[in-house]
This record gives sequence, C-alpha cells and structure tokens, in this order.
Amino acid sequence: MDSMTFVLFGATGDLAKRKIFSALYNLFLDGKMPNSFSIIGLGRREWSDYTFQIHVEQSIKTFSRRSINNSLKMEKFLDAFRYCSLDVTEYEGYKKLLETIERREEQLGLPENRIFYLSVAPEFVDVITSNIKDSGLSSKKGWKRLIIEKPFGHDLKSALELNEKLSRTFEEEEIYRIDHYLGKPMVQNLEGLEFSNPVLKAFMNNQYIANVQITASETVGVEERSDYYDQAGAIRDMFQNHLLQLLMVTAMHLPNKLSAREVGNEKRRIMEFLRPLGNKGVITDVIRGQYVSGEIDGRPVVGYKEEPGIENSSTNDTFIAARLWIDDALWSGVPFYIRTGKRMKEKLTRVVIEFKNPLKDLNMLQHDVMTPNLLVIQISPNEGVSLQLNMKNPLTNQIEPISTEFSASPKNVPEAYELLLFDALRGDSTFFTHWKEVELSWRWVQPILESFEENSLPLHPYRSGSMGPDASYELLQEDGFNWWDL
Ligand SMILES: NC(=O)C1=CN([C@@H]2O[C@H](COP(=O)(O)OP(=O)(O)OC[C@H]3O[C@@H](n4cnc5c(N)ncnc54)[C@H](OP(=O)(O)O)[C@@H]3O)[C@@H](O)[C@H]2O)C=CC1
Ligand SMILES: O=C1O[C@H](COP(=O)(O)O)[C@@H](O)[C@H](O)[C@H]1O
Repeated sequence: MDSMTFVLFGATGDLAKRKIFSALYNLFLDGKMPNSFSIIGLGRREWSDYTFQIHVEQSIKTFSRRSINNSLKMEKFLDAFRYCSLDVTEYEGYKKLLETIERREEQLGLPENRIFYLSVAPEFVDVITSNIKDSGLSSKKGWKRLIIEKPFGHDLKSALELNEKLSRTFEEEEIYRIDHYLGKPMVQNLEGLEFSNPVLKAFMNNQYIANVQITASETVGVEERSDYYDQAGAIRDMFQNHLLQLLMVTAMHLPNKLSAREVGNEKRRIMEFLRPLGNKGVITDVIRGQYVSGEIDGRPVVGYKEEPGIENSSTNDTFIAARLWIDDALWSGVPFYIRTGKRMKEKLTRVVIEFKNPLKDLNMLQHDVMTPNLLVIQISPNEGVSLQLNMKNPLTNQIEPISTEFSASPKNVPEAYELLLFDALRGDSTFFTHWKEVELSWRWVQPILESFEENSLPLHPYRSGSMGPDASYELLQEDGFNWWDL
C-alpha cells in the first residue's frame, strides 16, 4: 500500500470523533495502514497538535470497538497526527495547509499521494474542492483521492450540479462517495455468498423467487438532528442511498470479475431496469408514514410532532415503504419491497428472500401448512445468514420449518468505516457509490420527492414501537404476501 497523507476536513466534528479516528486506529492495529503516513486534521478551532492528539485518543477510548491496551502503539499512532486551523471558505488558509503537508512529507519521506476526506456539511464541498485545485494541493506528482460523505445532493438537480462541480477537480475514479451501508461486512459478503454457493446463484431468479423484502428499521427518533431530518425525511436520509444500494447489491447479476468497474456496471444496470414510478406508481406503490407516541423497550416515547425542533404542522416522512419492479430477464415479475423508518419496534437491517412454493400452488399438501423457503441475510445488528427449509417432524408427522444458521457478534467484526477506509487507502472503489448509481437513484425517487412536497400522498401515522403503518402491510397483502417480521 502506498505511503500517503490523509487530510481530514471536519476533524473536530462528530463523525470524525465517532467513526473516523477509531477506524484508522483499528486499521493501524491490524497492520492495514501504509508503512509511513501523515494525518492532518482541519477545523476552525484554534487547536494545537497536542490538543488534537488528545482529542483523537479520547475519541478512540470512547468509540473504538477495541480498547487501548498498548500505549506504545497508541503513541506511535498519535505521532502521525498534526492539526491545522483553517476556515474552508478562506483561500489563504490552503496555502498554509500546503506548507504543513509538504513539511511533513519531507520529514517522513512521503510521496505526494494525498487523500482528502470531506467530513463537513455538503455546502462546503464545492468551495473546498475548488480551493484544493487552485492552491496546488492536488499535486501532479502523486495520486489524489477525494472521500466524500453523504448526502450527495438534496434532489436530482442539486446532485447533478454537485457532480458537475466535483468533476472540475477530480476524475470519477478519484472520487470515493461513502455510503456506510456498503461498508457493512455482511453487505460486502453478499457477492462472496453467491459466488461460493452456486446453488444460491442458480435459484436467484424469477423462476424460484416469489419476492424480496429489504428492511432497515430503527428505534431511535429524530435525536438532535431536527433541522436536517425535517428537511430530509426517511426518503433522503435512508431510502435514496442506503436502501437503494442494498437493492442493487441484492439484485445485481454476479459479474465474472469482482472489480469496481464490473460491480459498478452491474449495479447501474439494475437501476436502469428499475421500472419508473410515474405519478400513478407513487400513489399505488409508495407508503409514507410518520410516528406518533408509543412505547419502545418498555419506555414511553413522544410522537414526531412533539420532538424538540419539529413544528406541529410537519408532514415529514419518518417511514417509507415501496414496491419496486426490476424489468430484466432475471427479476421480471418479482416484487421487491423496501421499508425503513425511525421509532420502529427494533433496530435491524435485513434482506429476506422468499422462495416460490410450487406445492402450495398445486394444492398438493392440503393438510400441511407450509412456510415458504426463506433466505434471510441479517446485516445488523448481528451478521448472519439463515436458510429456512421445511421438514416432516417424525414425532408429529407435520411439516415444520427448520433453519440452518450462521451468525457473528458485532464486537468481532470490523466496522463499516474500517473496511471502507482500507479500500480507499488502497484505491479500491468497489464498495463506494459511483456517480451513475447516484444519479439513477435520484432520478427514480424524484417523483416521490415531488409528491411528498405537494403533500399528495397520505401521511399514515404509526405507533412508535410498531413496524410501521398498516398500509405498509396492505401493500404486500395486495400481492398475497406479508412482511416477514421474524
Ligand atoms: N455524524 C454522523 O454520524 C454522520 C455524518 N455524516 C456527514 O458527515 C459530514 C460531517 O458531519 P458531522 O461530523 O456530524 O458534522 P459536525 O457539525 O459535527 O462537524 C462539522 C465539522 O465541520 C467543521 N467546519 C464547519 N464549518 C467550517 C468552516 N467554515 N471551515 C472549516 N471547518 C468547518 C467543523 O469544525 P469547527 O467547528 O472546528 O470549525 C467540524 O469539524 C456531514 O456531511 C454529515 O452529513 C454522514 C453520516 C453520519
Ligand atoms: O445514514 C444514516 O444512517 C443511520 C443508520 O445507520 P446504521 O448503521 O445505524 O443502520 C441513521 O440513523 C441516520 O439517520 C442516517 O443519516
């Protein structure tokens, strides 16, 4: 892996504190950082290098999945960190930053390979990338990469504009758009699962699959993010990015080679075959919900409109469910159901693939109630895969479901940010979102955004602690299915 400089915009912020420092530290412990590297943190605060290093250490102590038990290693790790105070809107600061980077490159004998990680609000992306270019930070002697956080735009128009601006400074191959769901180990495992199990590959098509259900439910409410969330809603916060990415990786045809380009092409293909909703589709295939008060884990919680910072008149979506169709040869006729929401019964992310039941259709087992075969991919909080089959119980002589399972506890597996940063360090963008996918996702959700804005779709209240409004169950019942709330 090439030695490099990691320039972190927003180093004093929440994401850096909770995710980025710990990810870098765990990579360092696992020997997955380059032999030689420099990390420059940036923020407006007037911090010294020492204050910054203490902040990094504290953040790791609080948020890392591993505890610090080797102080020498920690010391060596912290030694790579320097801090530079910079207002991203002021050009002069970038010159000072360049001097700091070059000084460290010289001290450590580093080539001019630079990663710029933009852990800042989206409105700063344009000014930062322009200043990187104009100030000479994007040296021609080494490689440069840009890591950028979500949200990537607010709708189709703003995403197109943002992409156009980025492309003035960075090539598409140099841009690493983070969708942390693609960093979840089980999501990264999906291709391997199909690749190493030809039996699964053989059955993953419309001949055998009845429907696919993707759920990302959360128990938390709007938390302290009312300003952002009331503008974004579940559609922008989760659906347009994380959930559509899960759809792409679940449905994509397995390429012959698992390279960034091939995987990107296959994901894009899925989005191209996704049936556009149109105005009618929004009404028939999309359910919008908002939580009201209820109980979660035995604790009463308030409704969305009672949350601090939320107006009583808010029509923001805290839940969305949708029925989607991929009109290609493999999936045509198989409905994909997606749902996500806040203040639901449990925190989980899961894909359930329900197989067809030809015996039921033939009415051959009149006395046995047969559960369909299910392939359940548990993405979080625990990682796991289970396959539910049916077997006759010799004691009762009844057909009963049996399950083969594998699962791992989250403590033992690397976090999404570790896997993603490791990939970015070695220049592998397979598990980052590529522009075409982002564009097609916005294009697909745009009619939903418009109907939400016009308030032309019912806003179904749902009780906190439930799995969403009844209407989302009715959506599946129309097709003779039910959500598998396993
Ligand atoms: N926090 C999270 O869990 C997640 C965050 N994200 C995304 O990551 C990005 C960062 O989020 P988060 O860390 O929560 O945000 P915070 O508000 O916690 O941090 C913002 C950072 O930006 C810096 N900053 C703000 N204005 C300026 C400026 N004019 N010049 C230089 N630095 C500036 C702040 O530094 P200072 O105050 O010192 O000036 C601070 O380091 C956002 O795009 C967010 O959407 C994505 C997923 C999850
Ligand atoms: O991006 C986001 O994701 C989190 C959920 O992530 P998870 O890894 O805990 O499933 C969500 O709470 C947040 O609103 C959203 O911005």
